[in-house]
Amino acid sequence: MIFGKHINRYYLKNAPILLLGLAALIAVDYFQLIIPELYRMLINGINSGSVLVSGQSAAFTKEVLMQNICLPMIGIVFAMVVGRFLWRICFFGAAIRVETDLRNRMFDHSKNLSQAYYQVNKVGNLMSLYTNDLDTIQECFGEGILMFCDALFLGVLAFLKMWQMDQGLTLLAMIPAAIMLVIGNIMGKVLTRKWEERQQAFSDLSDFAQENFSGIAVIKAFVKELKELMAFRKLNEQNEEANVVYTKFSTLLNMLVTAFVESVICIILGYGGYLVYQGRFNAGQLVEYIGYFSAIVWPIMAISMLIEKTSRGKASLNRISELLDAEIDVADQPGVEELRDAKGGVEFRGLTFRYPDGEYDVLKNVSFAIQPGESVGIVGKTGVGKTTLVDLILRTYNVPDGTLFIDGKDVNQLSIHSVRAACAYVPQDNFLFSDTISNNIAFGLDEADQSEIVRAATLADVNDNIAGFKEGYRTVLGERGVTVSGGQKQRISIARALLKNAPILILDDSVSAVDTRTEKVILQNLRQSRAGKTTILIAHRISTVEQMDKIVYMEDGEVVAVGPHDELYAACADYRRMVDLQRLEDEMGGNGNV
Ligand SMILES: Nc1ncnc2c1ncn2[C@@H]1O[C@H](COP(=O)(O)OP(=O)(O)OP(=O)(O)O)[C@@H](O)[C@H]1O
Repeated sequence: MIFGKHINRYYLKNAPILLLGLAALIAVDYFQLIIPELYRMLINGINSGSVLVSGQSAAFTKEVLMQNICLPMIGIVFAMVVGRFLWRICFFGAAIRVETDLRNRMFDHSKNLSQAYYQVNKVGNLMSLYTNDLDTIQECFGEGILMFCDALFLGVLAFLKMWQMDQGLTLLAMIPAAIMLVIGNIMGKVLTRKWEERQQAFSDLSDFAQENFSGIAVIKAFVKELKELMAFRKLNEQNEEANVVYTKFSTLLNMLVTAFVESVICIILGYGGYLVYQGRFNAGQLVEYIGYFSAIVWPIMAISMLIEKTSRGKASLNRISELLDAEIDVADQPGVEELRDAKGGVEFRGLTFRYPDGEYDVLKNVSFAIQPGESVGIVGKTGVGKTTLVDLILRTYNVPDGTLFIDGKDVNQLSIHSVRAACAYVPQDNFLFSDTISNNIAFGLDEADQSEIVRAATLADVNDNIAGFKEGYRTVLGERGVTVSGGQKQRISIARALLKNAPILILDDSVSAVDTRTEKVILQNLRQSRAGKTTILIAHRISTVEQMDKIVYMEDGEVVAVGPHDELYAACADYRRMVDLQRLEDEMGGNGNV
């Protein structure tokens, strides 16, 4: 049985069904302990020819055998079958519901966590929480309740029966149990640690496998299959080692329990036989006593299994709690208002930004404004902070108060949801879902007409490509959209953002994978379809953005100059140098990327 902040509520929530299961379990335990009495009656009846029926001595006849032993036995067996079925349904059914609910809570929390969390916690590790660790919790919840309650009721009832029959023999038999409990407690702690190590080893293995499958193209291109295989084997061996160590400890615990059971049997046979020899017990009573002890064996085993399961459950719950307790660091401040009817104005006022785990300021004292409806290009060398700048508009990270304004309102005073809803985004890493092209394009809307989807695809100049696919817009893309080319992927992502038709459109290096003609078509379509709406386009090539209303030129985290292309070319020497360099490279046939 496991307890903890994130699991306690389920005991209360499932209380009625758990209580029903508990009643069935107690009934089964009660019936089970009648069986040794029937053994006694049978043996004593055979030995002496008479039996005690309701406290009265009676001759051991066929009728007595049938009515007082066989029929009750059939009734007991039937009641036990029904009872066992009932408690299984109740306990294990509740455990499955706990697992489902916990999984929902985990997913709900996961999607609210910031990107910073996902940079530290890898996908493989997270997936093992959703599979291995949740399985363990489910097992520990259902079987844990069963083992705990069964050990308690059957153990206590059987112990009382044994105690009533002979206190000396029972005390003697219970000495190994006391030793066992102490050892079990110590081993439980060791097992928790070993299970944590085992789960971590499995997570590392999952991480590695997941990353390898995602990066299979790079591995093959660099002919690194063997190196990766060796690294995988090493992790697999570490996983095996952690499993073996855990199994050794859990086997040791089982062996100790078995040793205890065997030693008690020796005591009962030895001392019980001596009692029969002395005439304090008859043969039937000794068999009855052994019957009670047989009944107590399972609770004793259950205690050892409970220790093991609880140890595993605790370790898995610790790992899951780390996820559920992870702070949602990018969250609405109290009393934020909704951004309604966004116009698309964006203003940075002296914004300095450093990543949560960063060691230096990525953006330094950035100040400039984008008027509603303006088209703005952001250019600068690689790594100067262009993506960071647009990520902040989307509130991917927290910004200091009074440094970023949308439609004149401090972004920290607006709900994150409403700010993001006012933006459409084409990220540098064009992620597509394993779904149809139609659904990928329509992702940003709850409902979209096929004609709107086709229009967005046409504006992104990808309609002809899609029409060329056998299944057209119903073509299902593979994981991460691998069945389409890089340029097609980029344009499907642009179509997805265009269909949203948001007041602010952000494109991060989104036409880098298309040829010059396609780039021109897309930019022309953007100008027409986005007229009157704010569009921010990050680019490496000046030719991509030179037609825009305004260009923001960045260097080393700072905004060096802002203005239309001609103005910047005339006024900013660094910008002019960059433009001239790109033109020269174009003339010489280079790609001109800075
Ligand atoms: N999550 C992060 N944590 C810490 N540092 C980061 C993070 N993301 C980016 N950086 C750093 O911030 C700086 C700016 O990165 P950014 O991606 O904004 O540059 P960029 O101008 O968009 O580059 P590119 O043109 O190559 O896309 C880089 O030095 C980068 O290493």
